[in-house]
Amino acid sequence: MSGSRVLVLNSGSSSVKYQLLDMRDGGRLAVGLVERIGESGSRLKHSPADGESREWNGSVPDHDAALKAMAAELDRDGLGLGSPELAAIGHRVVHGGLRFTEPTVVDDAVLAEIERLIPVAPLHNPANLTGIRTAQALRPDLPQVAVFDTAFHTTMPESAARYAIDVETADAHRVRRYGFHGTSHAYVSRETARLLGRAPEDVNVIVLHLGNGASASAVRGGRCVDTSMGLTPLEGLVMGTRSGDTDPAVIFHLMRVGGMSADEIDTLLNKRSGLIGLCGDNDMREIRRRVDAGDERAGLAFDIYIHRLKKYIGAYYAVLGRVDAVAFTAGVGENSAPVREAAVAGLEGLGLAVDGGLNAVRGDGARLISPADARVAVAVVPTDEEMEIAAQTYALVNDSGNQNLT
Ligand SMILES: Nc1ncnc2c1ncn2[C@@H]1O[C@H](COP(=O)(O)OP(=O)(O)O)[C@@H](O)[C@H]1O
Ligand SMILES: CC(=O)OP(=O)(O)O
Ligand SMILES: [Mg+2]
Repeated sequence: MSGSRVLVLNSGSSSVKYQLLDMRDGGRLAVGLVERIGESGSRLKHSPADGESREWNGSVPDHDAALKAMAAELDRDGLGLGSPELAAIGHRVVHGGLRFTEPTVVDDAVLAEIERLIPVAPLHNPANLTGIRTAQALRPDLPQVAVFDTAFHTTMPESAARYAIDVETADAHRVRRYGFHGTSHAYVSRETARLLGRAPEDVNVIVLHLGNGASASAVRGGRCVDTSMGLTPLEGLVMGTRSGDTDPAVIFHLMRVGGMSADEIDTLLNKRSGLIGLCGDNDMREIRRRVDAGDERAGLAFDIYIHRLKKYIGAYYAVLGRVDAVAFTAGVGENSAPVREAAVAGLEGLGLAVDGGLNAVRGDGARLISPADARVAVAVVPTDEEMEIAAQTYALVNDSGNQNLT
């Protein structure tokens, strides 16, 4: 294999994040984001390493158009997809079911399996598929590698992965807990061990990935033993637009008494619930601004978000038995000091505390925010799903390249 660059695509329900990396030194040649795809006022932000960032607002009707806009921006910097330097394209794929436990070179059978899983990742897998197909059309000669959110969680024991429902029915329909954001949980738990100066095998970590989608995981010695998302990315924590845990009977009640259809309830729980359903905003910056201004609805939404988070910290403490660190990551976890402070408040009995001064410091890298004498480390550990996907993609194409030579 000649090239040393990897393009990573993280296609979400209404956004595409991308990075072009040089794997010789891990340097980022360009990073970008297309937001509000299919909505009014789509926006692209593109930042080449050697030049000024560019931004434009316009219409990006779908993911195919978003990827073509990205390709045009890379072309302008002489970093286009036609480059012989490009070794592979790595794709975040959210649902890989039970079949994909490792990064996988995409072929027709892999595409068909990702498509089959659309009903259990309706917001994500269609966008991931479009990303792969568009990239294939632009560079049919290049390996496309799928890196699955579910892969890290396949080590969960059956006691955590199974729902307590009739076994035959569950198995017939592959109903079980898969977990998501696995690339982030894997990366952050490893980086947390590094921050503590210990080997990942020796460290137990609770990872709190708090972005627009949010999930918690319990990681024992580098292996996931429980996580808060389940069959789909709807279970668990309160999220930007998703409810997280509810009594499943809420659904029957809304059908029978509320006259709502399955599709309407799906949209309600995935897109009109969570923080946005509770207070009309899903951005934690805006919610905190409203809380500080005395807005009661925003205050209640914040309290519900924190209450759920605290319950999962307690639950995973019990699952792990011994906890070395709690790591906050993703957009909210990395940036919101009030969320971190509130989530840990009152947990001194568990050895958990946040130092107000350290928590308030804004910084780029991984850092401890617990007092020096704390029994359990509390840390902010920035996630880097793109770098992790690039590393796994590059390792896979190098391995298969070497195998072809032998
Ligand atoms: N400075 C900040 N303070 C508080 N919250 C922030 C800040 N910056 C971003 N966020 C939160 O992070 C969220 C996005 O997180 P991110 O991990 O990028 O999510 P996703 O990958 O799901 O799109 C925003 O919706 C917002 O709530
Ligand atoms: C799986 C998931 O919820 O992903 P995201 O947070 O990117 O929406
Ligand atoms: Mg994310």
